[in-house]
Amino acid sequence: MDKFPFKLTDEEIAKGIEAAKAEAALLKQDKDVLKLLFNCIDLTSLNTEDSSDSIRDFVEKVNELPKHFSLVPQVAAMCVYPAFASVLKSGLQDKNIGRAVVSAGFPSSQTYLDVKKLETQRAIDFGGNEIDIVISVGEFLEGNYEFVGEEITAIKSVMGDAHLKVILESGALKEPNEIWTASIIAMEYGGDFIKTSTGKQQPAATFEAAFTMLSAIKSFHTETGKKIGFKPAGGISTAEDTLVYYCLVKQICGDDWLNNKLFRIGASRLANNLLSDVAEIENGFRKEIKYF
Ligand SMILES: O=C[C@H](O)COP(=O)(O)O
Repeated sequence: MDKFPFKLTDEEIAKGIEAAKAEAALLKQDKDVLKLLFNCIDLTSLNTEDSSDSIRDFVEKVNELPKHFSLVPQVAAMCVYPAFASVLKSGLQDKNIGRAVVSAGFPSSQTYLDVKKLETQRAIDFGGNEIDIVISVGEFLEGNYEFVGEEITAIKSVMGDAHLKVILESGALKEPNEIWTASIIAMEYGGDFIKTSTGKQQPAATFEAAFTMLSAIKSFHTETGKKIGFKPAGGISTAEDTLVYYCLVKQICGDDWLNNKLFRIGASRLANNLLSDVAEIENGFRKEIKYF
């Protein structure tokens, strides 16, 4: 971790966010960018009420999307609870769509390491190929960094080729230097992506957390040559906000990150709004689309 000293100032973060907001305002009518954002969505359903039937219906909507909305690309992935990994596997027709499963005691992460590993292993056996886990936030706040990192590595060890997204629950970390340190630990110990939030705790994703995490990703890339992905998630529902995240990614990490291999947006409510926005630009009038 010593290789990655925290150097950001509040002023630098605020300035970067202002610049991203100004650039984002100019992109509101850019349908190609809005389509790219749609293609970066991890379309999420993480509700207590979810069932095999409701997730099957959700999957069917994704399967039928190209028929109804030929002008938008597909989403990047669907993201569900472990009980529904097999529904994604059997239901999704387009095998390029990621099958993301939250695991390892999501969203609190407060369970035994062997349970975390077993849950993750099962999620993959049943069809998941992307796994979203939360760090042990309490241990992190106590300064037990090795414990936090070794858990990540242990969970990754049962994942084979599946991609690991590590959630920092940035709203619980408060200070930028804590978000920075958690980002570095997540990347050093094996995360392929770092993700802001579970969506189950407030505050969820913020531009401030994104700025810090992206700066850590940039620094990690400069030092190691490894490209780690970024996933803001939790409370993101408008094109306006999503464009600011897009502009932050572009400003800090550069154009190489502007695709769904390195940029995902975890959201349960964004897709309908982006569909409505793209249709409005195409048709010249506004009609709210409630497809999902
Ligand atoms: O991982 C994704 C988040 O849980 C989604 O949060 P959201 O329901 O606020 O969009």
